[in-house]
Amino acid sequence: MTLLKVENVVKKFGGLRALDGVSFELGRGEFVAVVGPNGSGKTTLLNVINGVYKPDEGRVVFEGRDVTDMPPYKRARLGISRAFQVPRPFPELTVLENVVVGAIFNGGYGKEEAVRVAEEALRFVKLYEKRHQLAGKLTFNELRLLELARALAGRPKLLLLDEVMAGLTPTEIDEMAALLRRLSDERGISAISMVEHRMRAVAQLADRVIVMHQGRIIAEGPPEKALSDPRVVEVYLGKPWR
Ligand SMILES: Nc1ncnc2c1ncn2[C@@H]1O[C@H](COP(=O)(O)OP(=O)(O)OP(=O)(O)O)[C@@H](O)[C@H]1O
Repeated sequence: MTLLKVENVVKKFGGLRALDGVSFELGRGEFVAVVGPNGSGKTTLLNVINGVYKPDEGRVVFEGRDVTDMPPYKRARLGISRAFQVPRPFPELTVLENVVVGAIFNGGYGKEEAVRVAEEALRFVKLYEKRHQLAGKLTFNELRLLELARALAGRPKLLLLDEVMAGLTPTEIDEMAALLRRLSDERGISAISMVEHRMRAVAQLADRVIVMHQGRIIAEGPPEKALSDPRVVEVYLGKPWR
């Protein structure tokens, strides 16, 4: 069943068409990786989906409802959630308290329920043992996991993930990729993730890969098929695919 429809979206910055007629659909529980060279429009696409940018043309439809003119906080209430590349926790609060805040403000839970949901989210990302530590004391990788747990506690139906792999070690990247896979397999949450680091290895875990170039989708499909498309090979030619 379709969760999200992006229809013919154009987003211009001055004379530049950062998105130049982008259309795709996302099913419930589907995990899509968006790849493409720097400046191809990946971040702009996520910003149009969560409402940071209003497109100049085209529509964004979520669960059959046109959300093109809806601001980000209202889209968050409908279940469109964003986890950022650079996590911004409250360093003076504990790990658990940080996630509880997410559950109360984005998930709309009461306090007791929020604690239960937050603990469950922390178990899911394997940060439960550190729940009483101050967030300011976490490592970079743990902060990423905390950011994910915060997003999860907001009851998302669709998670938009900026480059969550940047700055992680290869082992941490593999663990994060496996975690994203579990989001859809175990939670039925759809995810759209930008992937740049270890692109091939990570994109292969996705249900579908969307390849962007100069504001357009140049290939789309199962990972192996999309990544071996001749246009994609050309775009990435001369670059190491890892
Ligand atoms: N706020 C803005 N104002 C002007 N130009 C912008 C703005 N945001 C993005 N752009 C331009 O739009 C194009 C697409 O940028 P975008 O950030 O979406 O690409 P990207 O694929 O996410 O690349 P990167 O991985 O480098 O962030 C680029 O040419 C970029 O310079």
